Amino acid sequence: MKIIHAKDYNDLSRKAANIISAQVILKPESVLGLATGSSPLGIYRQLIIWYEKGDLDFSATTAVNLDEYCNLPPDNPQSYHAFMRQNFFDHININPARVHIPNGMASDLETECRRYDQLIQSLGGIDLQLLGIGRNAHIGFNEPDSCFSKYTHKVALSESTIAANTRFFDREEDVPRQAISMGMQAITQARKILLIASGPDKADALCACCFGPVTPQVPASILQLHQDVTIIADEESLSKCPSNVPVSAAK
Ligand SMILES: N[C@@H]1[C@@H](O)[C@H](O)[C@@H](COP(=O)(O)O)O[C@@H]1O
Repeated sequence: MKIIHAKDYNDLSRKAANIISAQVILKPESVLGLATGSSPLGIYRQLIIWYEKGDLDFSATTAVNLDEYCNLPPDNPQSYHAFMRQNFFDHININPARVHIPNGMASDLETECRRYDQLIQSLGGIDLQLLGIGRNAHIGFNEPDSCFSKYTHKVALSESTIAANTRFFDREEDVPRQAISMGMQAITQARKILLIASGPDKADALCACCFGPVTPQVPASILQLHQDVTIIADEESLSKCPSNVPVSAAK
């Protein structure tokens, strides 16, 4: 794991957007694994600026998103479909046929999960996977559990995730209780992984992710086993990590 310290959220967003830009410039037909949440918003804003300047071209790029709530239609503003359109896809020249997000409205969610894994396989896997991290160290919606979930699956969201995501909804009872999430196989088979963390709320999760045991109780800890993980984190989210660990020296 390589840990890059960012001064603040803007610095984090620029550094992370730089890695995604390099990926798209070097390999325009990249398969990007994308994430929702507030953490990647600055990255998407920066990528849009560079796209508008003519420095980036997404016309050959494919996007596969990590997750989606169940039972929220794609036109519901709180759905991850709407989030991605509003914050990124509507502002760049990605081909809508190359945008993939799990269908949380599918009548048969098991079939939808199998379809999503097959789709990722058929694309040749993910070149660069962008990840945020939940306060309980979830990635995508892979919640703490007794075992890692290998495949795309239906998830019962944990109380802490529901509480954390309440800020995006009018009322707590409006937060969906279930979601579809990409599993650990597709995530960890990504050729490169970029995880971003910002703010004091993520400090415990980030420390456990990088320095604790690899355990499904800390889903992000599985990234310790991957050979090409870059973490870009601000000072607040790094505040619980051992202070004598130099940049790029996590185990
Ligand atoms: N499913 C998403 C995750 O992909 C995201 O990483 C997490 C953290 O979100 P935020 O960046 O808003 O803290 O929230 C949600 O649960």
